[in-house]
Amino acid sequence: MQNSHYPIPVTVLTGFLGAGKTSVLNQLIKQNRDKRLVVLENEFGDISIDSELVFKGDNELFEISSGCICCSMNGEFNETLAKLVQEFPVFDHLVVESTGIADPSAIAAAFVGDHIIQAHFKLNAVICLVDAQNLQEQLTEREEVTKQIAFSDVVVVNKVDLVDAQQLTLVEKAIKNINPYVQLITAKYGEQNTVDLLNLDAYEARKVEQGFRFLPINLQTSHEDVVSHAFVFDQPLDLLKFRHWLNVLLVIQGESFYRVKGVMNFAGLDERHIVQSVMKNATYTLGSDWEQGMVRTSKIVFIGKKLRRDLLEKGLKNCYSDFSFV
Ligand SMILES: Nc1nc2c(ncn2[C@@H]2O[C@H](COP(=O)(O)OP(=O)(O)OP(=O)(O)O)[C@@H](O)[C@H]2O)c(=O)[nH]1
Repeated sequence: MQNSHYPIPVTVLTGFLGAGKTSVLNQLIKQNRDKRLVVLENEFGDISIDSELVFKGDNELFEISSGCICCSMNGEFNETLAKLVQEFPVFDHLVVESTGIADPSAIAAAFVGDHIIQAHFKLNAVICLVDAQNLQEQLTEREEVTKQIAFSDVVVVNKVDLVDAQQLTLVEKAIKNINPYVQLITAKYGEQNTVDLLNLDAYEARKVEQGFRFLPINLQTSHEDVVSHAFVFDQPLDLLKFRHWLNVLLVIQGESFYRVKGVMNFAGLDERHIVQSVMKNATYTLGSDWEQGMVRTSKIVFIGKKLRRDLLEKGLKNCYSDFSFV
């Protein structure tokens, strides 16, 4: 491969139909003219599953269309990515704009589950666009909107020109009830100057650690059936027991778990371990070292449908280590 920049960072843009994904994308292109961006767009309703590469020559933007990504996850999306690195080996960032009804975790899973893809691409963040005016209604009618919010790292509340301050507060509250750990920003026609959306590094251990620093102890939230449960505890966990427990949980009940994220203290290990789930896979990365003499605290959050706190708590307690290391 000619590109020395591998793995290429990937940003997934999700959000319900008409929320403003294209508007944000246009802003991203404008703000990043110095970068060679590849945009993979997938539109619901395309008949062709065969991906098609379209070169838009003006600002080194490539556009690819394929069928609905989450409807065609069985190989076609991976083939599109393979074709992409073959035909355009040198570029800086991949943006995947998913159809409004796609499940973003299915897209993210392609980047964390496949070793060949991981050698070329690295998930940077999942960004969800919401329509400030219509969110409340969509939340009651469309389960995928809740899932998109639950899975995202950043939610951009778009169309703020169409709501007043009181409505905006309600929208923000509804989002936080689904995903209390998500970063919220507001935008008009996809325009915002709060964060650099292509450099969120949401899957980096450092960023997860930062985000968890102020995690409220034993927080629970709920929105209809979707709940989040946070646990904070000092007892060290046994790495093998925990991996086994979480794997079984995700394999058996993967559909109910929208997101798991934790900064963990495993017995006998000097580093924090970051655990994240994407669909049925759990990934583990090394975080920073525990500071000498400081209490080592694990923090973990589960977001999903009808998750029972008592069972999660019991499962975690069963993973406590039998040994104490000094
Ligand atoms: N009033 C207002 N209209 C907006 C704003 N952002 C986008 N729109 C309009 O909303 C419509 C949908 O915006 P898009 O950016 O195309 O949304 P999308 O999520 O890409 O839509 P799909 O591709 O259909 O899923 C367009 O007509 C936009 O002009 C906004 O902040 N305020």
